[in-house]
Amino acid sequence: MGARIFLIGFMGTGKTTVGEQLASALDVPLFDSDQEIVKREGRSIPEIFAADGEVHFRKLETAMLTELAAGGPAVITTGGGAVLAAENRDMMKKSGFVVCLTATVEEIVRRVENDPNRPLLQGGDLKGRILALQEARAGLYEFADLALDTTGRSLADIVGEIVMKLSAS
Ligand SMILES: Nc1ncnc2c1ncn2[C@@H]1O[C@H](COP(=O)(O)OP(=O)(O)OP(=O)(O)O)[C@@H](O)[C@H]1O
Ligand SMILES: O=C(O)C1=C[C@@H](O)[C@@H](O)[C@H](O)C1
Ligand SMILES: [Mg+2]
Repeated sequence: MGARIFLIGFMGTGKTTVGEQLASALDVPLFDSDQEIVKREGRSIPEIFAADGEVHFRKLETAMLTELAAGGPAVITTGGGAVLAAENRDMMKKSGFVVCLTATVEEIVRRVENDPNRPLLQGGDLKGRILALQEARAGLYEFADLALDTTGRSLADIVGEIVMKLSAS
């Protein structure tokens, strides 16, 4: 495995969780864009959104992805909104193999409902917020080389399928 692997997908589809096990299965480093931004900024994502707004967060995200895309072989897990900028989509497509994780909206609700760390999903009507954001992002995840539904599937199963598809690519 000589390239970078990017995991993209809506919030709660399991990018960070799957990425950890995929990196370990492939024996390459893992970089989670959200976590790298939090480390560098010394503050949480909700704090960044509250103090500086989403537009500023998107600039930090593009800068982080640019660095990671220029680095060595790795699994790079992205934030759910990393696909919003065409610049980010082009960069990921050019510099690695892109895997898109999906899940049904009901499954996403179950996975994220008690987590306060996603500012775009706070404030009530969780399912409505998810559906509205998904509509606003329709088509933006489709540049992936591989798409995989994670609903009702174990991590081992998902990671196994990605490893198999990568070796066939
Ligand atoms: N295949 C799965 N089955 C059941 N639960 C899962 C699965 N994958 C992830 N989860 C759970 O769903 C929650 C969200 O997962 P995770 O944080 O990996 O999503 P994400 O795609 O990285 O979200 P974000 O875009 O917000 O960073 C976590 O609690 C995780 O344990
Ligand atoms: O989908 C999104 O816009 C986001 C997803 C998270 O991973 C974080 O990057 C942040 O909460 C924004
Ligand atoms: Mg994540």
